[in-house]
Amino acid sequence: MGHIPSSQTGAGVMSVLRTDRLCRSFGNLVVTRDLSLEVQRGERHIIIGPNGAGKTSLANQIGGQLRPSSGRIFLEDVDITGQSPDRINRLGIARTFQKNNLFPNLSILENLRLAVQARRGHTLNCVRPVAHYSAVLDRARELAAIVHIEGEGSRLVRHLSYGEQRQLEIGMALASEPKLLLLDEPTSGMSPLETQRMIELIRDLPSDLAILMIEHDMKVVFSLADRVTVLYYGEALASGTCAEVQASARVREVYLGMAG
Ligand SMILES: Nc1ncnc2c1ncn2[C@@H]1O[C@H](COP(=O)(O)OP(=O)(O)OP(=O)(O)O)[C@@H](O)[C@H]1O
Repeated sequence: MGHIPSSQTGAGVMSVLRTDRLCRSFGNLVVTRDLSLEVQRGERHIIIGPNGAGKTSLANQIGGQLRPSSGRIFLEDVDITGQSPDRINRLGIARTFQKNNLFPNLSILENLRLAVQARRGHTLNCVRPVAHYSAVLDRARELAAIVHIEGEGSRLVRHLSYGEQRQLEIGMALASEPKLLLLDEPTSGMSPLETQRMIELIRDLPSDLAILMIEHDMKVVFSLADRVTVLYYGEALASGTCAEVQASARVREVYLGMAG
């Protein structure tokens, strides 16, 4: 691929996620072609590409929903290739989907509390259950603040706007204390105001969290990306900062239609 060097990927920087020559086909259709990419600690890495480029297939391989045909995927130094979604989540990758995973008849805080408890349940300290419960609730409140819905904890999820529900979904994903957050089009279907709120939320997420995100909206990409990888027919056409990718002649030719 046209790999554009960046200061983000200097020697000695430990990548949180790394794919090594990843390939996936459906019959004769190659949807991931020899794809090697990295996401560093704290990096906001955004995948763009036209419809059918293979973005969701890539996310599905990283999240464990789709098994690669060949190649490897590493989370830090652990080979997670072909592991189940549940195991990959426990190892440190949290994912939000475009479908809703919330409990509509429970409040914001109850949803977050359940998500935190699901993570911590197996380490429940039977001697001090009250302290445990209050620590869970504290973390649920912190998560509500992280996704910008603090102060509204008692609202039922079914009364939240679409944008607020998607904010809460990110809080639910963060409850698993991930090393990498995988976001599939977090602003799809949102109004301009909701999109702006989501940009601010993602920008304010903990600075050491690695984020790999699929996005179509170039305003979102330019607002957030430390690194952009352009997928085209399953192949990484270019990878670099927004400015570097915009300046790539190949990207302008085949994706942005801006040649000349
Ligand atoms: N389970 C499947 N079986 C066969 N073909 C599939 C399957 N899943 C995806 N494809 C095909 O693989 C190609 C890549 O699809 P994918 O959804 O990964 O692309 P995408 O970049 O996410 O597209 P979009 O932006 O439209 O969501 C498409 O041609 C799609 O039709």
